[in-house]
Amino acid sequence: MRHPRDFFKPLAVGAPEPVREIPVPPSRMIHFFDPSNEKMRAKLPAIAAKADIVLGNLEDAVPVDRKESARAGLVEVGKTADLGGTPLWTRVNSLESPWVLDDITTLVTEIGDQLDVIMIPKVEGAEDIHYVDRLVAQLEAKAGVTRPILLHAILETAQGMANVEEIAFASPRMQGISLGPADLAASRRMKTTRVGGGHPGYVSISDPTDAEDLEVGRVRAQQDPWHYTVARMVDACVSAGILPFYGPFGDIKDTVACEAQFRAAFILGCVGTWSLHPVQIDIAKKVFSPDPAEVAFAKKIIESIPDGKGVHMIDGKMQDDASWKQAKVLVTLAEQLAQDDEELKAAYGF
Ligand SMILES: CC(=O)SCCNC(=O)CCNC(=O)[C@H](O)C(C)(C)COP(=O)(O)OP(=O)(O)OC[C@H]1O[C@@H](n2cnc3c(N)ncnc32)[C@H](O)[C@@H]1OP(=O)(O)O
Ligand SMILES: CC(=O)C(=O)O
Ligand SMILES: [Mg+2]
Repeated sequence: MRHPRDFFKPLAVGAPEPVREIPVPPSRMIHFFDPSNEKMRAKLPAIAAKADIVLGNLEDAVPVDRKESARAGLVEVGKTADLGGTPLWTRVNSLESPWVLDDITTLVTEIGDQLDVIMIPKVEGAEDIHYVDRLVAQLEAKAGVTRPILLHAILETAQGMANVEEIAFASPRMQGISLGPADLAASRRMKTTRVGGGHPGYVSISDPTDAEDLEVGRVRAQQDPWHYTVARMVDACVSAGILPFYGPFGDIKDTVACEAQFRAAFILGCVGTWSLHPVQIDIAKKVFSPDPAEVAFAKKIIESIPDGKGVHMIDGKMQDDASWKQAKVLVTLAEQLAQDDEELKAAYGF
């Protein structure tokens, strides 16, 4: 483990100083695109105008025979596309793959100043982050990159899950962690073919209303199989001062279930999610921007308790120092999002 006094020292001579605070711009969705797809590249400026973050994906979902053209396509995006200030991220291939060394080397040296975050798939422990941390520092120094590129881990193996806290704390470059429900399900031997979301078999059941007939009057309710994972990931991230994200929702047509899964993650503390298709950008924007009615009540709490102390009754509900802090979380997020969004500003009454 690095000495606390050395934690913020660059890992290579000439590399930029690590950041002390993780920046928190609007991060409601990380929009995935395939940089080997010319049509998607052409549409990217229009997508970037709607999305909080755009990410050129080089890993799973990009066929093996297009790995190199995806990498080249992302370099072209970094050099030429006008993204209007929307952060550009990438997901590189996994650390054991034959492509990742060229992914990181090419991207940092060719478009290092345009790239905000590198997402690392299948991270299993702090050692994976340490490897990328040093490599990126060496490449930043070589290329003269002026601000440090941050790292984001995907939590998608049982081993990674067991080590989530040490991953979150592994480096000052760590920006956040996303849930990877597809690979994680496979790694855990969960019995589902879905990419994120619930499963009709994962239910809880009410008691029977007739002792003789066990079928009578029983209500089944689907549970969220990601609850434990997301909650633990949120705690690991918040304790390390980094940002937790839900991940993909693969049933693109089921916009209703997508919204429900995103909302569960938002309520548990995630700052954002992934969008795999343009339709999911709007869902994420709606879900990860707090509800105006809740913001109005939170504002009422803050206005009614200027010093944030003591016990108060507001609209029949007890409020105290702790619930004042809850209100502050919602109002601070609403204020931040309203800064660049006139519609939200009006909805929140700022
Ligand atoms: C488990 C994981 O690792 S998840 C992360 C990896 N997966 C991904 O990154 C998938 C990204 N998404 C995609 O590849 C696509 O959205 C798919 C394959 C899921 C669906 O694609 P399609 O069947 O073409 O969707 P659809 O027909 O609705 O597309 C409508 C339009 O939106 C475009 N579009 C679809 N997805 C995207 C996207 N992610 N970004 C930008 N444009 C997109 C299509 O090119 C199409 O454009 P057109 O009207 O000009 O022809
Ligand atoms: C997100 C991802 O890579 C997965 O679910 O496997
Ligand atoms: Mg995966």
